[in-house]
Amino acid sequence: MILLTQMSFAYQKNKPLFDQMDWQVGSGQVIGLLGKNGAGKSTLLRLLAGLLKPKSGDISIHGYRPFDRSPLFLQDMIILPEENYLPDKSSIQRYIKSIASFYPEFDHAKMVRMQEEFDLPKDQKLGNISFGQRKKLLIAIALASGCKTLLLDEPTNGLDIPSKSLFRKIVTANLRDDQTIIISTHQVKDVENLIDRAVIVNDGKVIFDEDMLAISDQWYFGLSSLPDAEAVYSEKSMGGYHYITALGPGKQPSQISLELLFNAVINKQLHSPQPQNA
Ligand SMILES: Nc1ncnc2c1ncn2[C@@H]1O[C@H](COP(=O)(O)OP(=O)(O)OP(=O)(O)O)[C@@H](O)[C@H]1O
Repeated sequence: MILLTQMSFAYQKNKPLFDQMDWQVGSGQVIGLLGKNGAGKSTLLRLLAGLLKPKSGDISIHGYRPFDRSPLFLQDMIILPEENYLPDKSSIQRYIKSIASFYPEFDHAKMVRMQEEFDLPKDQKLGNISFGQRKKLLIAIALASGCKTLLLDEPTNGLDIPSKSLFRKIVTANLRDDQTIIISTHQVKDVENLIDRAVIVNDGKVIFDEDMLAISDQWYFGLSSLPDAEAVYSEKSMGGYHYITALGPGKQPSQISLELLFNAVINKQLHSPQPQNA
């Protein structure tokens, strides 16, 4: 369980980035953390990892305060930062071995399997593999770590198209029920069919937090040639009008468009938890 209680954080005095934020995440969920540039997604992941300290309020992860950096907490949490600096001279295998030594539940067999699935070289120096290959290596390490809390910052940035769909498959296949993944991303299409819950942060608060199942039970995402009078939100595009309406009785749920949902929430046309026009 991840619990934020009245958590505030600021890089600069009198300019709070998070202001008395309350938020709760149960075990076994894949969370998509969305927000505009500068909304604070990476900062939130760093706070959860204990790399930054809240100015006030509290963060608790499975009973630990991240910033206390207790060894028992650290061996059960892994963060994949957006920018990663790896030791260029180390070989892939040596790097895996050194990281694995921090994580008692590291699953070496799973790691080998994922290296194969991601088509990663086995014996190269880290300095000789591409940005995307490094990213895949780190994703595989995170999934093999056995940690209960996985914090992934823009994991699909730099992945080619086949690797993005592999990412979704590999995460789904390798996640245990007691693990929680928080994925911060702008690449909403990459996580649309992966996440259980969509969370949007803006202006220092969680402004939307909803299970994907609840979203598809409440809202219909459609495309029409003319504006839909019932739409709570619509956007004109090349193909017509992409819109969101309340899912009326007898209507089949649709595929969620996270991008449309995000724009609707940011434009204050759609709220959590209850639809405004239901
Ligand atoms: N080390 C720092 N010192 C001061 N300000 C910072 C620092 N790191 C981030 N910020 C500021 O905090 C705000 C949130 O940054 P953060 O990187 O957490 O946002 P983000 O949502 O991850 O953005 P993006 O989507 O662009 O990656 C931004 O205004 C940023 O300029």
